[in-house]
Amino acid sequence: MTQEFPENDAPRGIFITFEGGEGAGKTTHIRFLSEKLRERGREVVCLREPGGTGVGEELRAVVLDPKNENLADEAELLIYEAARAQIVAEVIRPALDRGAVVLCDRFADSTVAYQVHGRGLDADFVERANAFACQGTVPDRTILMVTGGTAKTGLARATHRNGADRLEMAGEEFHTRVNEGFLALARDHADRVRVVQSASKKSKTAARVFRELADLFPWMADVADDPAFFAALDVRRPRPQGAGSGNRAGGGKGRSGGNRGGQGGSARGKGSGGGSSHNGNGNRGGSGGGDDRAGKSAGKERKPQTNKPSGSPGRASTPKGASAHGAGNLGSEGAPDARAPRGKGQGR
Ligand SMILES: Nc1ncnc2c1ncn2[C@@H]1O[C@H](COP(=O)(O)OP(=O)(O)OP(=O)(O)O)[C@@H](O)[C@H]1O
Ligand SMILES: Cc1cn([C@H]2C[C@H](O)[C@@H](COP(=O)(O)O)O2)c(=O)[nH]c1=O
Repeated sequence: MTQEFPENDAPRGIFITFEGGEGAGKTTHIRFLSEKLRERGREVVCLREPGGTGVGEELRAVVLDPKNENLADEAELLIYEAARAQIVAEVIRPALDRGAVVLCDRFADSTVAYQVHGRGLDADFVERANAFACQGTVPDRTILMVTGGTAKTGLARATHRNGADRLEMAGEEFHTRVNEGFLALARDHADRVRVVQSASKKSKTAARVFRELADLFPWMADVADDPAFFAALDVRRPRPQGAGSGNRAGGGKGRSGGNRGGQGGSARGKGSGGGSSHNGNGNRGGSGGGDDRAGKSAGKERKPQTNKPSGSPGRASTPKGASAHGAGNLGSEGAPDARAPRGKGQGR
């Protein structure tokens, strides 16, 4: 006999993942979405994968570091799965249990696209490994961002500021297979995975994202047709002086960790390095902060750090490896990097 619960009896979080090839626009739109959800009172946890926990950010630094060019494909897979098992147990499930919206920059679909379609690993084995790491945690919705051009388009977007990490250096053919793998996933899981073009203005892309989430958050249907709601996304922010590109030497996208929660974290860079504000677990809670470019990898400095739990998916601000603990969550309110918490709100 099935036990029934009154509708509002148990907290019910919402788990949304953003997927796509390099430079597809995931971080940008996680940040914006997290800000708008927080403005409506939701707890938002922004995370990135690999990362989002202290262990995960350290693993990120290893797997993205161009120095580890001899890493076996099998070892690469297990690193991603280890980071995933940790973030699911340490951050995602607890956040969903308390009713938060969890926005994660990449999740298990990336492993299918990169390690199965890109590297050629066995699809059934990867599926089982994903299931083991996720322990039944499946996204309610996945936004697959696509640039529409060749793989070069996204790679250029992803690397023009901070150079390339180990995965970005894998070659155009590899990334073409990855992009095709994502599209195959969208065809196979059409209910969950929604394709959003990110080739045009960010404001238009964001409106498309909101439309694809409107069944989960009914208020988004109302704002999706209002260009003014998204206009801030098209305002160019000046680049900080001295920002340049370069190879990510020590590790690329990944360093840091921590959840980017909180307001304001700045992190940048995909790399390691811990981000700025960490919540206890490394989540960056808080609102606001962070720009989206924290470095992704060690070396690279870019995206705001995030533990990717709060506002934006996080790339920690800390340098890739460094993170203090846990980071990886892109904070909570506001900041792109941190993805953080949110509370209750309308709609879900
Ligand atoms: N419509 C768009 N939506 C999002 N980003 C865009 C768009 N058009 C151009 N961009 C630019 O693309 C670049 C990559 O965006 P972003 O860092 O959000 O992508 P990403 O998918 O998180 O990248 P990565 O694979 O490196 O994590 C940024 O410089 C962003 O300003
Ligand atoms: C989760 C996951 C990620 N990857 C790759 C995809 C990217 O090249 C990097 C992550 O860095 P980004 O800042 O999100 O671009 O790792 C992968 O190959 N497999 C995975 O499971």
